[in-house]
Amino acid sequence: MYLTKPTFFSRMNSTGAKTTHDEYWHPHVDKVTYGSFDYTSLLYLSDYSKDFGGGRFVFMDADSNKTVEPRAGRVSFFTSGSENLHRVERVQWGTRFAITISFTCDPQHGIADPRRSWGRRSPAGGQEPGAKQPL
Ligand SMILES: O=C(O)CCC(=O)C(=O)O
Ligand SMILES: [Fe+2]
Repeated sequence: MYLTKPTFFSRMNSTGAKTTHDEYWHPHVDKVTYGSFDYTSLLYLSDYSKDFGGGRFVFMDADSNKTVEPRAGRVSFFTSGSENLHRVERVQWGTRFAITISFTCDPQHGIADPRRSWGRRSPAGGQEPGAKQPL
């Protein structure tokens, strides 16, 4: 498995979206939206009902929805295909922060492993900085 892009930081509040890309509340499948995703992980950085209202993550299932309440430090990890259609409720008040980190099984979509490119000198004979490494 490889890291892929985009990895991004999101800040959501109740003000209107500037572009359709900002409209996080639409139901979607990450593999369709982002192309390279096979697994999506979300790290939440603020708390539902304390830092913001609305903004819960909703898995949309035919029989019943399942809802994740963001909480600082909570991680959600799921496969990015049509089995995990989802949306985010519109934020009613406050600000919601999260980081999305995504993974692919396709080496062609992999990005450089950050462990090997963040200013560390590689030892003599070591791996090239930025070389792709399977996790
Ligand atoms: O922030 C979240 O809880 C999910 C956002 C999302 O679904 C996405 O960016 O694809
Ligand atoms: Fe998504």
